[in-house]
Amino acid sequence: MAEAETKAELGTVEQALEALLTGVGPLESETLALEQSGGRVLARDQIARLDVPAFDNSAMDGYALNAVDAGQWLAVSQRVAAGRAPEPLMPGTCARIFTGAPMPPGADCVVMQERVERDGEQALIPAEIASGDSVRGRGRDVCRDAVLLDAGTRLDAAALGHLAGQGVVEVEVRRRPRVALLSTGDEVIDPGTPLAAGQLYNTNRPMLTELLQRFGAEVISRVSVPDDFAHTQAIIQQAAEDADVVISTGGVSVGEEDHVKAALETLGQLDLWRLAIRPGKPLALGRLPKEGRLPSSHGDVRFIGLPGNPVSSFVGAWLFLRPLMGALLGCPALDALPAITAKADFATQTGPRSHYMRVTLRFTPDGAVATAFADQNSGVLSSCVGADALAVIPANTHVANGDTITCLWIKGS
Ligand SMILES: Nc1nc2c(c(=O)[nH]1)N[C@H]1C(S)=C(S)[C@@H](COP(=O)(O)OP(=O)(O)OC[C@H]3O[C@@H](n4cnc5c(N)ncnc54)[C@H](O)[C@@H]3O)O[C@H]1N2
Ligand code: MOO
Repeated sequence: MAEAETKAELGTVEQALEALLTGVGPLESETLALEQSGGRVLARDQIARLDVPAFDNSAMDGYALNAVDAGQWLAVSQRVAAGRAPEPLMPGTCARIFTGAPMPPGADCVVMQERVERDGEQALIPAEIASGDSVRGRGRDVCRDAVLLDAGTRLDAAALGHLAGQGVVEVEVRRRPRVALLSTGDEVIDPGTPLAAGQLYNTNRPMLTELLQRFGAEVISRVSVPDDFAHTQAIIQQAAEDADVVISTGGVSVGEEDHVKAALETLGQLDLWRLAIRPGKPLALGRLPKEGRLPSSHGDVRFIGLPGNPVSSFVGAWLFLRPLMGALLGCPALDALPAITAKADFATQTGPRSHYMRVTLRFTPDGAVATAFADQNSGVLSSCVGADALAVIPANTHVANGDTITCLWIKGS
């Protein structure tokens, strides 16, 4: 065991990302109705075709006038409601106006009604008002022909609203990466059946399905794989036919029941196996040909064998599945997790592998403080529930209470 733990023979996260992402580019695009495109990634720059607002309009319920006429009683010469076209303003008068209504030509400011004294058809306008006050100018938010949203933007609520503001009804987005999710292990069964001796429920499957969807993927198949070589090989081969990415959990270590790596080597190629990280050491990366395609050609199916321990799968998903989906979606925001500097309120000592510790973060006036879950074993999934971040402790490092550490933010990522 000791020799297997030496850093020299284990890959780094950087090497793994390079092996995983080299040659991976964005998938094709598809056109979707705006209502269906939440969470999807824009395939091309979206150019504004309208100024927003499209016309100068009032920011207040009140009176529109020309600022040179402020500080006196003015006749109220017209009434402009939102959605109506105004008349040009008669010189030396003001217009009753409401929020969002177009400014009458000739008026250049609005005074809110609380500051105005009204007497019949006359209004006393205060002197302290300047040109432009309470007017939302045409194109203040968006100028026509400008880039409204960049290609690669993930469509969140505000982006959808921004597109709707342009009258957009359909958008061109990246097709979602199709993922086949395989669960190895004879001992792993689905919830719904009572547990027999030695069995446990499949926790990785729903956890990874949720994470993959969050990373923009579509999980197209979820298959349980018995612990024998022939089944493992056949199921991986079948999965590769319909998927862009095949992900397995378990069966990648050195045990006699661990068949994933050997099956991958016969079907395609193994690019990298075993990383100097904790948890997640026996991670396997490779690629599989689709029928009629060579493994090295563009478009081969990526394979990620995550270790079976639930925490290893969880951490591996954040470190590798997320950027892979980002590359397939052409979405830079999914590339690297946001890094936050925090003070550790724990002490630890790492061995030859860098440790991705699950922590919660508290934000204080003096900066962020990271608290580690007490049991960091890779089988203890409660250490991931409610985790805000993964604290990255480099190999062979002592961290004392109060030391500054780097944490990768996962909560909202
Ligand atoms: N002799 C050695 N043994 C192990 C080594 C090693 O270097 N030498 N590495 C250990 C490390 S580190 C890890 S991580 C695990 C990973 O092994 P596998 O990927 O082969 O995973 P399994 O053995 O199939 O399962 C490990 C563990 O996780 C449970 N499991 C599996 N799938 C699921 C699932 N879908 N839901 C919930 N739990 C699951 C499984 O029952 C095992 O308890 O290997 C170490 N061993
Ligand atoms: O590399 Mo393993 O995931 O520590 O138990």
